Amino acid sequence: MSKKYSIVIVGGGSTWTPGLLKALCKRQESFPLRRLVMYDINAGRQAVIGDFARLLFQEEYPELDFSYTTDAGQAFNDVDFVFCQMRTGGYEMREKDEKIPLSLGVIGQETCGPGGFAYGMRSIGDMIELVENVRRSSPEAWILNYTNPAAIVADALRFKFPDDKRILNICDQPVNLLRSYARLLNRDVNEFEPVYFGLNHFGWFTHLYDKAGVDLLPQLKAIISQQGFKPADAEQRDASWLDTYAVVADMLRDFPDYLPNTYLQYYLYPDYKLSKLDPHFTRANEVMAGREKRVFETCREAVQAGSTKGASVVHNDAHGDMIVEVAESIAYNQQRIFVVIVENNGLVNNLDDSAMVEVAATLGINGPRPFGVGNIPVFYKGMIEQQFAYERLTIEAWFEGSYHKALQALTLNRLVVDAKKARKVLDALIEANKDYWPTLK
Ligand SMILES: NC(=O)c1ccc[n+]([C@@H]2O[C@H](COP(=O)([O-])OP(=O)(O)OC[C@H]3O[C@@H](n4cnc5c(N)ncnc54)[C@H](O)[C@@H]3O)[C@@H](O)[C@H]2O)c1
Ligand SMILES: O=P(O)(O)OC[C@H]1O[C@H](O[C@H]2[C@H](O)[C@@H](O)[C@@H](O)O[C@@H]2CO)[C@H](O)[C@@H](O)[C@@H]1O
Ligand SMILES: [Mn+2]
Repeated sequence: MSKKYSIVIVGGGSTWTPGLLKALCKRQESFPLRRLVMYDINAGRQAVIGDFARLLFQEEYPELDFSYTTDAGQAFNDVDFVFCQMRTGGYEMREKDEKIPLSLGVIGQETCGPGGFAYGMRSIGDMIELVENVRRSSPEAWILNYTNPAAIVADALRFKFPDDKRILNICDQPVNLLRSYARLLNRDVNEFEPVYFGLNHFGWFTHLYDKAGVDLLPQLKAIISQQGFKPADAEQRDASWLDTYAVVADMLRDFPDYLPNTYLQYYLYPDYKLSKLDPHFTRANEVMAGREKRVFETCREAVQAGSTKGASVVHNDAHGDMIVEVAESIAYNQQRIFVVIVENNGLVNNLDDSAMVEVAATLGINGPRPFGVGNIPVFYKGMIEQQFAYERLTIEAWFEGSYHKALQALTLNRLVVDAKKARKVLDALIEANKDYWPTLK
């Protein structure tokens, strides 16, 4: 009988947790669990999802030892995998990350803009504490981290835990793009062997091989140029995400070499994106009124009704599926290909060795074996180096408590650029984040 695994979901009260729970139920044959613990610092929020989980497992996974807790000491004993998706400061702070810069004429953007800077400065401390808590009781556990801004979190964890080879940072956007390509090409996503390089939310697909070794990228670029681009799950997306995907066709027209990550739209067309944003109703408001409300209402209703049957909590399960597939590939040494965030060390030959780059890798029991891409052309190198410098200065600002480095970081962010604007944005963000950030001197 094959081994059964023990996992902890950190951020048990996350809007993404029900989709992940469903993915775990769906894959109980291929990735059997003996124990699942949900851990969160917000008891009330987690209880809603936790009670839903209890009912779901009674119905679909009766032998599973399930519990939820706010006690870190209890959560991390005897764990094989930690799935981590926390949001320090919650949506209340995401709203500020987006609105404060916008009130000063700058796009906030919760991961790659100055909003991501603010969010990163909040996430680093909690993520370090989490790793220390896990390592105290489960030194061998795999920590699979999705917490954003993943680029900044990954760099901070590399710096703090240089010898810990069982922390893996990963984003679901590449797999969402691959699923969307599969739909356009009428292929199965599992047929693809992608080549990708960049930083998190800042990268490009350079090739998309099928199992016969044929590169499908030229055909895909032609289709997108002619027909435009939609996410695989377009029917479930908010209008802002549809617009985001549509901009891929513009990026392809201007920069036809490779297929870009959707997040590059913010860096390449900031004027256009700014014109589409409402300073009084940002993505945080859209999510609070949409996904968050829907997920929590559905969980409460299911518990009241005494059954989860028919509770379509999340429509898109790409995120949950990916998390479980990653764990499975590690657990069973499957060596499947995923796009992951790893230390460069020559993978992108003409970039800093210590940068946390995003590339394709096979994943097995000893972790990722990434594929190098050689030298990248000047345009992409220039874009990446500026973003890398911004991200590196952000973590240095956090570890050193340095206002000077924080100002340098924001000045280098392509959404800010002007140093006087950077200072205004920084000062306003410091004020809003005084309960979360280290003091910057
Ligand atoms: N990497 C990716 O591609 C990807 C994709 C989707 C979501 N995410 C990330 O997943 C996280 C969750 O997103 P969400 O929109 O569901 O947010 P959410 O606010 O709904 O959920 C986050 C949960 O984390 C909890 N939390 C906060 N600080 C914590 C801590 N120190 N320890 C334990 N729990 C803590 C909160 O109480 C909350 O219940 C975010 O960081 C988001 O950016 C990443
Ligand atoms: O604005 P949000 O909270 O809806 O999304 C922010 C996240 O966006 C990306 O995730 C996509 C994900 O790729 C897709 O599977 C689907 O589930 O939608 C998500 C967005 O709704 C991004 O990769 C994440 O890092 C962001 O957290
Ligand atoms: Mn992501």
